[in-house]
Amino acid sequence: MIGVVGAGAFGTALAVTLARAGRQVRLWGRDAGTMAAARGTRTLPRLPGVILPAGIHPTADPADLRECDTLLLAIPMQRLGATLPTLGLTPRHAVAACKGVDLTTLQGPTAILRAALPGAVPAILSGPSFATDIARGLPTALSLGCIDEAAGAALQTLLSTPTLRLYRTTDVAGVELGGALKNVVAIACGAAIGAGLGDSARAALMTRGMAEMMRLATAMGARRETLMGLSGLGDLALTCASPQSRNFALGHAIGHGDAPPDATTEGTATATAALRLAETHGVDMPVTQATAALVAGRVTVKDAMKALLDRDLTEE
Ligand SMILES: NC(=O)C1=CN([C@@H]2O[C@H](COP(=O)(O)OP(=O)(O)OC[C@H]3O[C@@H](n4cnc5c(N)ncnc54)[C@H](O)[C@@H]3O)[C@@H](O)[C@H]2O)C=CC1
Ligand SMILES: O=C(CO)COP(=O)(O)O
Repeated sequence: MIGVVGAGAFGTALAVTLARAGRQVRLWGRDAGTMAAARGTRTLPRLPGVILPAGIHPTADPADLRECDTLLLAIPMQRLGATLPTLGLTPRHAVAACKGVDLTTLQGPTAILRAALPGAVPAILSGPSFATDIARGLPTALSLGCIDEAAGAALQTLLSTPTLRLYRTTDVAGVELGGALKNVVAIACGAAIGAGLGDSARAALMTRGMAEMMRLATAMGARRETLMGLSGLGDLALTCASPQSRNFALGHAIGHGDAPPDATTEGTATATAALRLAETHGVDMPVTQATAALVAGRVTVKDAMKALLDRDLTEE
């Protein structure tokens, strides 16, 4: 049995594709009323129009997840560390499905899992996938990072479905950092488009953003080829190009002078966390620096772009 922690858009989408493939899923959300209603209506508010298959048991009682060998964690990154200990669960495998760097500890999701669930093998699931696409059964491919090769292979089989294809790797740092850092670049690209700076500016930000993602990730032990894969280039391409991305939409709102959308935008906190990591590892991250200043309201898009353009000319 698989337990999914977090009944937001992504947790619900993962539960839906797994249940359609015949897995039994317990889906935990923190709001008792919402989860009780979901048992009747077979729908959840974050994924309107998607019917929960019979194999999903929606619950707000963490005890219902005690018999789940494998847990998927799909709650916002900055809540992960505080939420896990309150659930009292001891799974064999714990798979993070969130993207980001914890602002307090500067750790990625699997380090948070290792500390909170010491008996579980930690893993990370990340890559280009909008929750609505997964829930609609559209073709999707993700990376599964797990240091333990046997556990990684077992999880790859357990969590792949006819429409969700997982590729496995032992490069956990690469998968984590690819998924975390692309959100920051997506905000920058959204801001450029929102401010009317054009598609060429977006392409430049994506490319130079990718260069600094690589610099930080490899300084932290990740492999370049992982960053060139699904959880890196793949997710960067998706979120920097699609208005469906909440991080892109946040940037777009800032660039256009609109009110920021009320949505989970992991790139906001991760921009600041990534800058701190960059300092520790002696890595230059100008796009991330500009984005952190932009979301904090310290600079305008025009000033941020001017600061990027005014930097000393250098080799690619
Ligand atoms: N929505 C998407 O298309 C994708 C999302 N993700 C990742 O999945 C993670 C979750 O995002 P979404 O599901 O999209 O967000 P969401 O905003 O749809 O849902 C977040 C859920 O977490 C719950 N939550 C918030 N704080 C909590 C806490 N302290 N304890 C328990 N539950 C809490 C909320 O009630 C909500 O149900 C993020 O890290 C995101 O980057 C990854 C790939 C795709
Ligand atoms: O991570 C995602 C797609 O892979 C979802 O992106 P947003 O969180 O920006 O919506």
